[in-house]
Parts: sequence; structure tokens; C-alpha cells
Amino acid sequence: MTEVQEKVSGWGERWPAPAKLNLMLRITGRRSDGYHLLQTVFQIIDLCDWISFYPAEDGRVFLRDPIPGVPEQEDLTVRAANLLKQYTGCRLGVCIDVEKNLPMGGGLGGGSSDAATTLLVLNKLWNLKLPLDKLMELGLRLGADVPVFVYGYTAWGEGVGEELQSITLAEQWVVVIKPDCHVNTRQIFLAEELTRDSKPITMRDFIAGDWKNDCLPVVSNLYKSVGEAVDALSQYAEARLTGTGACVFAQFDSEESAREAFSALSPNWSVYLAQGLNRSPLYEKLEQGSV
Ligand SMILES: C[C@](O)(CO)[C@H](O)COP(=O)(O)OP(=O)(O)OC[C@H]1O[C@@H](n2ccc(N)nc2=O)[C@H](O)[C@@H]1O
Ligand SMILES: Nc1ncnc2c1ncn2[C@@H]1O[C@H](COP(=O)(O)OP(=O)(O)OP(=O)(O)O)[C@@H](O)[C@H]1O
Repeated sequence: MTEVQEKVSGWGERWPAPAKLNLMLRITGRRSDGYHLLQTVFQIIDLCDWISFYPAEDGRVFLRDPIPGVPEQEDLTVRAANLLKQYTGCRLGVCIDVEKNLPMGGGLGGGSSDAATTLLVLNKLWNLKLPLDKLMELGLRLGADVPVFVYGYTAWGEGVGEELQSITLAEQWVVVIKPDCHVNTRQIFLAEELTRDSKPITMRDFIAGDWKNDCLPVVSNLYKSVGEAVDALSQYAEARLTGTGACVFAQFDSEESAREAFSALSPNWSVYLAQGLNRSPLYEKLEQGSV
């Protein structure tokens, strides 16, 4: 494929896979299969992994550089591409190049977002024409956080996170601390002391400031550095846990106040400065129509 063809068709381009924050997370019950029923607000933010796709002639799906510690066949991008092939019978191949910026096991949903970007972009590049609801359904098979990234809007989520309704929020600045630990999502959901009977709330309650994350007590008990990060960030604004952690974040009304907290925390913590978005940057690129 020539350089010109790659540019026109979307092959070889860098596609964003943005992170999310769970602005609140209530566990309202448990399904018979053990999965937990949630109420959450997923806010997309502008921190991204970047993924490029290159045609592979022999029908093989492979990574240019596997992520250290993640076996290639378990990488969520490879699983997403293989799932598309299996579901559609498509015989094409792809080489996937993931530029990994988002921390793993941080509750920012990086692996899930990588999977969603792979589903959406390969649906175009392989000309599969699967509708959005089918891509969301396939995404759910890969993880509970994949559907919201396929959906592409900041959203209110229920069920296990697959019943989504877009909501428009202020695109506030956020400071995110990544404590020096990997939280195992499964371990948190298995914890006996986890609150599983929170009363469902309304969007209005959330807007009025009902922001609790039911996982925080369990996570900060098991991972001391999460509690320490909450204390450090609380000096500047109300600190919250995203998902099952480990990342802790706070929102700011101005870039200036966010930068101030970011600079003060940077010497001691791994910190990110970001902005909330109502629409995924992936869709902005998809809608530019280059593919
Ligand atoms: C905590 C959140 O990040 C909130 O956005 C998600 O609910 C977790 O989504 P995820 O990382 O994509 O998680 P998955 O890979 O689907 O699940 C990991 C494990 O967590 C447990 N799990 C996950 C989601 C859920 N609603 N209930 C669960 O009990 C299950 O044991 C599952 O085996
Ligand atoms: N492309 C990928 N990027 C990151 N992790 C991947 C990827 N493929 C597979 N994984 C596996 O998924 C695990 C969870 O990664 P992820 O970055 O999604 O964590 P997370 O931010 O805690 O997710 P969530 O908020 O959805 O719980 C990793 O520890 C890794 O073993």
C-alpha cells in the first residue's frame, strides 16, 4: 500500500482511545452470574492511547509491539479484532500498533478503550458495516467498560455499565493521581465488605453532588497508597476514586487552579492533567470522513 493510499483510507493513521473517569459509582445489586449492577457516570477525558492499524496480507491479527506483561492473544485490541473476524467471517488481517499512555489497572479504562477503538475503526477499515448496537454488544463480551467507549458520549450508565444514556456535563479540568499500585477489579468486586445495596439515585441527585464511589472504602483499605493519594489531592479539591481505582481525581473550574494543583503534586506523585469531554475524540476523527 502506498503512502497516499494509507492516508486516504485511514490505514496507518493514529486513532485515539480516550480514558474515562467514573464520576460516581454505586453498586445497587448483583446478578445471578456474580456481576454487579451499577449506577455510574462515565466521563470521557482527553488523555488517550493512540492506535494505528496496518493491513496484513495473510489474515493474521498481531501486534507491532506487545505490551510488556500482557500476552499478545490476551491483549484487548487483538481480542477485539479476532471477535470481529469470528462474528463476521471476515478473512482480512491487521497489524496493530498501540501507543500506550494510559496506566493499566488504574480505573481509567485504557484497555477497554483500546478495544472499542479497534472495533470501531476496523469496522470501517474492513468495511464490515456493523451497526453501533452490534459493536456495543460485541464490546460487552470483552469487558463491562467497552460499550461506553463504543457509544462515544459521556454517559449515565446502569446495568453492568451497558445501559447508557448520554448526559452533557461541564467539561471541567481534572487532576488525576495514579498511585503506585495496580488494583485488580475482580478482587474488589469479590470483597465481602463491599457495599452492594446502595439505593439507586436520580441524575438530579448526582448533579446536586451525590458522588460516592462504593468501592473506595474497600480499595483504600487494601491499597494504602490510594488513601494517601486521596489525602494529597483533597488539599486542593474533593478527591474521588475512578472505577475500582487505583486512580484518584478531582475536578477544577479553571485550567489555572488545576495547573496549580498539578504542579504542587507532581514532585511526589505520578499526576495527569486532563479535561472532561462530552464526546469522544475518536468520533471527531471518524466523522471527519477520512474512512
Ligand atoms: C468498575 C468499572 O471500571 C466501572 O466503570 C467497571 O465496572 C469494570 O469494568 P471492566 O474493567 O471492563 O471489568 P471486566 O473486565 O468486565 O470485569 C472484571 C471482573 O470484575 C468483576 N465485575 C466487573 C464489572 C461488574 N459490573 N461486576 C463485576 O463483578 C467480575 O468479576 C469480572 O470478572
Ligand atoms: N491493550 C490493553 N491495554 C491495557 N490493558 C490491557 C490491554 N489488553 C489487555 N489488558 C489487560 O487488562 C487489564 C486492565 O487494563 P485497563 O487499562 O483497562 O485497566 P483499568 O483502567 O483498571 O480498567 P477499568 O477501569 O476498565 O477497570 C490490564 O492489567 C491488562 O492485563
